[in-house]
Amino acid sequence: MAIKIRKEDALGYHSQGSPGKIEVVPTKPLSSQLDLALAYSPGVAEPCLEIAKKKENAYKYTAKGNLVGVISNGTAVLGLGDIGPEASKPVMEGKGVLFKKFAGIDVFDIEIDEKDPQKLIQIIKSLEPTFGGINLEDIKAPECFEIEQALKQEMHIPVMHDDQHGTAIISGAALLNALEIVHKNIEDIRLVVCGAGAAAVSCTRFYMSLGVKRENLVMVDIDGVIRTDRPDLDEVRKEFATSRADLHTLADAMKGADVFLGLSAGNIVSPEHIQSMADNPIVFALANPNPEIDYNLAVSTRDDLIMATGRSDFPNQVNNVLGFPYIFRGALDVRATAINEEMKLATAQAIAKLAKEPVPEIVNKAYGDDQLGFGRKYLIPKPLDPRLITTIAPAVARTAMETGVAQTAITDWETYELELQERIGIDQRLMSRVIARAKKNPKRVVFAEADNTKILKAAQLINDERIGDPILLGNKEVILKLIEEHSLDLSNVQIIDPYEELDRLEKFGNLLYQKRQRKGLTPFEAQKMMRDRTYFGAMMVETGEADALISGLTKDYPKTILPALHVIGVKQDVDRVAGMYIMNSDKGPYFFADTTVNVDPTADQIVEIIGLTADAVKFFDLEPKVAVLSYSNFGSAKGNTPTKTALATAKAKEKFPELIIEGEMQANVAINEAIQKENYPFSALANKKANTLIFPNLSSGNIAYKLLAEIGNAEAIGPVLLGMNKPVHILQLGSSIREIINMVAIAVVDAQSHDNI
Ligand SMILES: NC(=O)C1=CN([C@@H]2O[C@H](COP(=O)(O)OP(=O)(O)OC[C@H]3O[C@@H](n4cnc5c(N)ncnc54)[C@H](OP(=O)(O)O)[C@@H]3O)[C@@H](O)[C@H]2O)C=CC1
Ligand SMILES: CC(=O)C(=O)O
Ligand SMILES: [Mg+2]
Repeated sequence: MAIKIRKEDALGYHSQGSPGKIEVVPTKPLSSQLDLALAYSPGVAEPCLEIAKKKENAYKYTAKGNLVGVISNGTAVLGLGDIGPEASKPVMEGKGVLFKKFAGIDVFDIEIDEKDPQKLIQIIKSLEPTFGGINLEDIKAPECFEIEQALKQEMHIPVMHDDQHGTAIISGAALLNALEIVHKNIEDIRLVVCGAGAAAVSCTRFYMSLGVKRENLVMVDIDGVIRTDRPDLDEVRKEFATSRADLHTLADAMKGADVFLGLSAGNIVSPEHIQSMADNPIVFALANPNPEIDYNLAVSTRDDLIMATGRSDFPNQVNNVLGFPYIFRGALDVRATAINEEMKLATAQAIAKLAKEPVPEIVNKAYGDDQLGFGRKYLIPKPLDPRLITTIAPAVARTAMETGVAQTAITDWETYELELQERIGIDQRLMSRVIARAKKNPKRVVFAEADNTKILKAAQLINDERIGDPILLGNKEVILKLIEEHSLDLSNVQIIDPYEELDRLEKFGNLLYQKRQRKGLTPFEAQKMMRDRTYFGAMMVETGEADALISGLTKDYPKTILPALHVIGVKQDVDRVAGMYIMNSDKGPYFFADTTVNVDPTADQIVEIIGLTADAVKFFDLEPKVAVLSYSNFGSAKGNTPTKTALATAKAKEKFPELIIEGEMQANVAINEAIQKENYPFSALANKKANTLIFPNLSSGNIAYKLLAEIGNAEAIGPVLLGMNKPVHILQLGSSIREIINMVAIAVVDAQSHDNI
């Protein structure tokens, strides 16, 4: 979806609140005299002395190992040219934000007022004590080659000029995939490179390493085609000069070319140039912010064109953002001394391969496009794809190890992948996996409160995205009016008004009477209750007319759960239901139970809650690591709650020997394996942080999840009702559309699991 960026929006974005885009955030507490004494004088002297003894200790006691310097002198800022170091700062801060958001790497952006390459080399070299890596940015050619070369030789931390190598890697991956789509061989293609600067030269060298033939390429600079007979060529340009004396202008070069790579300046390519290219031409117009030819103009010239730009607002963004955060992530994680050719190639191959895998729901949503998939408009993954970190960083780290530039080794790749996911928070991954599973086999979901705008909007999305088949319960007139008012299209969706369904009312009322006649229910009351849409919806699920029920948006939890219990009831070997919340925090997902149903469960009831919750965690493809919570650690305090939770833990361990269960313990101990390793090494969770927290009573569960959601920056998904005989899921009063959709996806997957029962 193309978006239009206005000047005032861009300026407002940068000036509002704190000017700029970044700030420094402490990672240690600093609220007491003790903290101050540890962080600063006298405590700080201790790490200083340790580092003085051995420099490598800087990685242990300072932020160096995760800190990259983004360094520029502002001489080639995007395609804006030599606008100076101050003017380059927004770009460098931007790179810092991308490093942090996409790969959890901290950045100091450093803009240096110096053009002399030798002086720059000395300045940057002297920064080695501060940084774990150096990302050179927007330094113009040819000086950038000399600077990078010298720093690579003289520094012992990875140095990469992003405009050269980041661009080469990403555009190389896009080229490989584009050629595959048009069935052309890289050895045969005719390539025109526009620009002879940092990015153009490095990309061309990389393409040659991928197979492009020297004799098949023509490079063009500001003075036209770089020919061997031109007297003005420096050493770098001579490397690419063509001996074809008939080629002078860009127009000459473009005739019959298969691929155009632009890394020069905006709007210098015309539609005629593109028309003169070979069949199925590939145009990478990568100058920023204005490409060599406008995206829309280019695609209007011919239908067989594959077009890419460096911008975020058009399909096929070929931009080094897809590389540098993850390349440095992998390099830092094995403390690589360099980023070598093999690591670059491994990155390009990993990106090219990832593009052929199905696009996750979260990416479709982020770009408002559910058609994303490998092809002419999707050559490489999108920058907001959360799989990039787990694809590229391991490829880089592994190759660094294989090629002897790693100073530390990763041995447990699965754990490494989890750590990478944690760095960016895996919240969306969890739900996008559930949504993807729902879409594989959508189920009929009946909404008891369809006379509500939020429900209708959620139903629209669920229907459009094929997550499920909504059935809407409520007054038809009211529902149709709301649909019209909000310009929704639910014409293919079934609307049922229970009041009009006399036969069904009678049938459902009789069924309810049969179920509850010995609980004091009369036939008259049963018929009357069926007019309540939660009863009616639950009965549709019970009789197989629907696969799952969603209700509770406008009613208290107990008022919604009761009809479901009366009609559907609990699973055969279960005495009671329980409620679970998925708390998506920036440290990953945690599962909390019971947060909604059982006020003060006994030890045996807690055992049952543990069993139900563990099953639910497995349902999300995760291994449950259960901590039974209290205010004491393994008997450290006395009282009813520690006694009850210790007993529940012992019984649960016996009943579910296959599960990792530990307790009783305090919440911080449960999720901090270091505390456990040090103080309670016998704990089953000593090497495994808990992800499933079982609370001693409803008050503590409810308070914990609400506080975390309000002030802990965690998203609460749920409550997921556990233990029902058929899929019934109850929304929180006033849930958002996103929460409703999440709950429906869970309900659909829950219903899928009932297919096999
Ligand atoms: N999409 C992406 O990921 C990236 C895009 N870029 C973009 O690539 C461009 C170049 O960046 P970079 O290599 O760092 O900068 P440099 O200053 O090192 O190189 C710029 C090059 O463009 C050439 N050039 C300028 N105008 C023309 C013209 N009218 N015709 C032909 N060549 C021209 C210059 O030629 P001469 O040498 O003769 O002056 C020079 O070789 C920028 O627009 C930048 O935004 C860069 C990196 C990544
Ligand atoms: C993307 C980038 O680094 C540039 O345009 O310079
Ligand atoms: Mg750049």
